Amino acid sequence: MDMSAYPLLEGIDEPAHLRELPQSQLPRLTGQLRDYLLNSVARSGGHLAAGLGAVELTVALHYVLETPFDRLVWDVGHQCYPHKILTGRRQEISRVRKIDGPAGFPVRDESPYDTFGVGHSSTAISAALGMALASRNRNENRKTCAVIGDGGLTAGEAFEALNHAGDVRPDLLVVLNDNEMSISENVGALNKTFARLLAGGVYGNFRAEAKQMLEYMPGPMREFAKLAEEHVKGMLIPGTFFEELGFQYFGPVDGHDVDELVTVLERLREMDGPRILHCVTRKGKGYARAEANPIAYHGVKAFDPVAGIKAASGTAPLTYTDVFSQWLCDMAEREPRLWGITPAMREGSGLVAFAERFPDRYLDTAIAEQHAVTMAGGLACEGEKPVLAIYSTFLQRGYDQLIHDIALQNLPVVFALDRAGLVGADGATHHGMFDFSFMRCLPNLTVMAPADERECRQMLSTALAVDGPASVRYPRGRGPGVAPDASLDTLPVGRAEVRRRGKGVALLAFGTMVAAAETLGDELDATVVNMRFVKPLDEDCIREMAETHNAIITLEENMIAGGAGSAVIETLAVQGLRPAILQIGLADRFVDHGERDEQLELVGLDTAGVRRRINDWLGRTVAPPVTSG
Ligand SMILES: Cc1ncc(C[n+]2csc(CCOP(=O)(O)OP(=O)(O)O)c2C)c(N)n1
Ligand SMILES: CC(=O)[C@@H](O)[C@H](O)COP(=O)(O)O
Ligand SMILES: [Mg+2]
Repeated sequence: MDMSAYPLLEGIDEPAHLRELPQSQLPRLTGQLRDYLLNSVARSGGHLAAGLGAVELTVALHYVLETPFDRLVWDVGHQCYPHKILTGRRQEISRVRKIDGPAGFPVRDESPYDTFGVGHSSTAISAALGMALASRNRNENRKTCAVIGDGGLTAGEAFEALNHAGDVRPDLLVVLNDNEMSISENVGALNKTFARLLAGGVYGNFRAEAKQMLEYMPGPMREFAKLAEEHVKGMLIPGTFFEELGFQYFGPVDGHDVDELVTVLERLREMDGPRILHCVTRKGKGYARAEANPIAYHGVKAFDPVAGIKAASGTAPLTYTDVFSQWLCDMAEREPRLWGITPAMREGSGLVAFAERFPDRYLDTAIAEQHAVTMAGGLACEGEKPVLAIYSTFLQRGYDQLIHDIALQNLPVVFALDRAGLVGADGATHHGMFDFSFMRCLPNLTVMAPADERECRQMLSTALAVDGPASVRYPRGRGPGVAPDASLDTLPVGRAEVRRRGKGVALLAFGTMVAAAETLGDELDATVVNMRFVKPLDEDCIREMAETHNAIITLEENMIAGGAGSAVIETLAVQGLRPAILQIGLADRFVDHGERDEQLELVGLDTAGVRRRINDWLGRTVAPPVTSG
């Protein structure tokens, strides 16, 4: 990018350079940083609105803290682009989330300024607490600061960390970046309380009371409170909630006034113990289109900043999320006990239409996957039909709930697992690489993976009909383009579909890998089976394949370890069969960001890669069993 428009920013290759600037220059710098961020993300795509809203905070924090000696920990990390720009990655940010560019989230290996790897929300206070305790133990005298959004604060882990920090009382500053937004509007009682306070009514009363309360505060705290009040133009209110948790509460302050932020942070830096600074910001700040529609600008593809992002055309091919979305509404028409549940992912999970049409049966739990799973269990106990729409990666957070609350009690909850397999730009934190493995080992579960869109709809209907917990996992984006019909028919449970009869080799493919198996089946004259069910497996089909073929090859977009291929091997072992078998899937390593196609190629799960692997293995005709990642 031409840097002539960004003279101040150009001089900052690390935060030490920022700290050399006089404070009076900071408003100019934030203007340049915001503009640079907007133009860069407009070219690259990525998370935008959260970063725009965190520009002043980022500048003020790096200005006041001695980073990286002082620890700055971001929650979720989607707001970290300004931080990356100020910490030596200004040029690289134009390739953010590309295969050869920096990650879209903080990554420890990428920079010493990225103190904690993240992508899933609500971890920052816990991680920062650990760092602050380590520092205290070693008398290092460093400052530790966690920055968490109002969305991130809705998760149990954040509350757990506050509760613990208020007890062990380390030198820990928590900055609450409150923009009243999660990806969609933030929800929850605490959020409503904040919103009420900030809207004026109740807050006005608190202000008067707060002034009286100042008189009763202990000396040093009163002095600080008065100073803070001066600098934030009289906006001090008692944060009873946080104070009950053992935190000193300061704010709310204007999170876009960099001068005020620096002044308040400088004083907070001098203090000790757990303390929280409540900053009010606007998601998308400084770019009118994003301010007006922060949901659309949360994460964007490359776009023209003058024209804004284009609305998706009504004729675009269906994604799997669209298929789920339509099925949910159609099924809700027929089934009055059906509920649609999302842990804060209404847009991404395809629940917008359902929320509009069936508001009384729509539940957004906020970022509370554990609670969402257990609450779905409660609904199921009462004969309701809960459908939990959740990204595969985020269900990981509700795993004990899945086992203890759902599987153990055999409760009929439908898990619509979106973003299964490799997800592309979000990278290692967000891939849905593990769900076959972690779901198939649970008694009572039915585990399905569609080969195409039509089958996805059929499987969702099947999942609702099963008398127990059932999951359907589908990938980000589009499938092969097999349009679903309007029916709500089900599939026979535990039955695979033989798509092609061939000789010698049988390709047993799960979900997204069926397409590659069909192509290769034609080339090799192999039998191709769309397995459909990871659990219960079609044992008869597997036996027949083993008895009538020289070799079996399983294909899945999941870890080989404990995945669907492993399930096939276990079944064969029980049947006393030991055919030559090759497992194709994800090897024992994490996969970085990039395009989904690039990632599939990298891990050898694109058609060419699978072809190479199979030919190589068949050429060597090694003794069974063989695992190949
Ligand atoms: C455990 C988990 N669940 C869901 C998400 C998806 N997610 C990413 S950002 C976000 C909203 C975060 O809101 P907030 O912390 O207030 O940050 P803001 O975008 O408003 O700055 C959500 C739900 C996630 N990253 N991690
Ligand atoms: C930061 C985060 O967790 C989400 O914003 C995520 O990036 C959304 O992913 P999708 O774009 O696949 O909905
Ligand atoms: Mg927010």
